[in-house]
Amino acid sequence: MTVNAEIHAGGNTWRSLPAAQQPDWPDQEALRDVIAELESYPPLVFAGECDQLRQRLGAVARGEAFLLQGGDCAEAFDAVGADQIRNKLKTLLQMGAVLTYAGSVPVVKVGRIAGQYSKPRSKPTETRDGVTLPTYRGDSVNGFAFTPEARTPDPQRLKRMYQASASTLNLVRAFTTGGYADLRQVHAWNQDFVKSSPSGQRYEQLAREIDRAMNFMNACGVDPEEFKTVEFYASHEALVLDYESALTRIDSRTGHLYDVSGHMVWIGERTRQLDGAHIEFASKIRNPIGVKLGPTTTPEDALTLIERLDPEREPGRLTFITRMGADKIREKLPTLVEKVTASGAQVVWVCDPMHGNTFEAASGHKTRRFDDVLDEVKGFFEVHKSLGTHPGGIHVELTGDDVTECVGGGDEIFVDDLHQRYETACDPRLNRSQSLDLAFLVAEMYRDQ
Ligand SMILES: O=C[C@H](O)[C@H](O)COP(=O)(O)O
Ligand SMILES: C=C(OP(=O)(O)O)C(=O)O
Ligand SMILES: [Mn+2]
Repeated sequence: MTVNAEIHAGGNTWRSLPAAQQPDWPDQEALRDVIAELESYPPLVFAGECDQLRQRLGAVARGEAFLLQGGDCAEAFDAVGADQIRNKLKTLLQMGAVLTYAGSVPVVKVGRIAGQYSKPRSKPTETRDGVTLPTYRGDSVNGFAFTPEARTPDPQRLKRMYQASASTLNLVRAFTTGGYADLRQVHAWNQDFVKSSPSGQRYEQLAREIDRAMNFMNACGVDPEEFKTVEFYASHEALVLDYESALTRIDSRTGHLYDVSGHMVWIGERTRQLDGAHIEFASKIRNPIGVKLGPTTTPEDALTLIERLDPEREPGRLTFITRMGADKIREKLPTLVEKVTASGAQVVWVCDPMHGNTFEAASGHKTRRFDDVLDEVKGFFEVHKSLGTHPGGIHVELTGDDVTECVGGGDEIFVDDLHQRYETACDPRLNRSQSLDLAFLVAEMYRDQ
């Protein structure tokens, strides 16, 4: 067996199992050519970086750090521009700074970025004015435009996904290591937000305290170089397995398989079948793995996932991202956390307050209420407080732009505003100001904890 064949044998065991939510590629030969080409491309991330993130998440699992994971529901090829990427990063870094101060623990920052191009959908087709076409499954698969040409899955898009991920990651690396993300700069942006946001006054005290802490560190002579760079990781849903396995490689240091398309990958609520291809694929790679858990998850499901994905019980290997809905979290989460904790596993518990709170407005826009998002996070903190476990982090869909996709927030967006700047290709994202609102409010919760 050639080295290459060996690599892909290990990362291909999922092929004999049912794989949910895979594109219906019309031309299998074209797909095979694309896979072969992707297999020859260089890695987007290094195995050592994935290990480092696993260690950082280990600290989260032990209660010594907090995870902030966020970004678009669906990245788009035509949004791979410097401004959009910078705004997203800026928002995440600002949120990270507020949470770091409030929690007095390191915040592990992970973007839904540089690879979040594939979407699972509730329905295989969409009908408009009597015309039925395949549903949009993310830019890696088909186009958003409602035409037969755009909606036909095209495997060439997988190569564009790789290129878009590479350009995004390149810019993210430049921003986070080149001085742009300097903590003093991030703090100045937060001061600006507090001054200019209608709800800013609420956060004045916290911002003042952070300012004093910054001055204190300065006065102590902390080396300003320490503030200049920031650790930032990339994650996405490992959905299209032909792409993920083509980017799976053996690490020359250890002989283990890594999916080098991103530092962390997660398996979605719709593809986490215990005997399915996605869990099999995830079980073979050494990256930190996330699994989304919706309200139908049983404690037995959670325990079997641990058995399959984290048999060594390694803190940081497995992150459970719960997405129950604000009305269900207080009822559903406690038993899961209790049973998992009793089993001795140390997983990271993260709250995705987005996916259980989506509804369709009368205008036809898919939206979410800021208050529901906040209430789910509140419920998440309450449950962990009552069980004495660690609320490990939040996972949010957001953008750094001033879009109008979710309703509510300090700078309130009303249902009637949704049409103004509704730009998402899939789910509604918190805009820049709603994201910062959320960070300040979660910071207060974390402090109370
Ligand atoms: O992002 C998550 C899912 O892809 C999305 O919520 C599915 O949306 P749909 O119900 O419109 O298909
Ligand atoms: C598809 C997603 O979520 P879930 O799998 O939780 O529905 C998502 O995170 O965009
Ligand atoms: Mn989504």
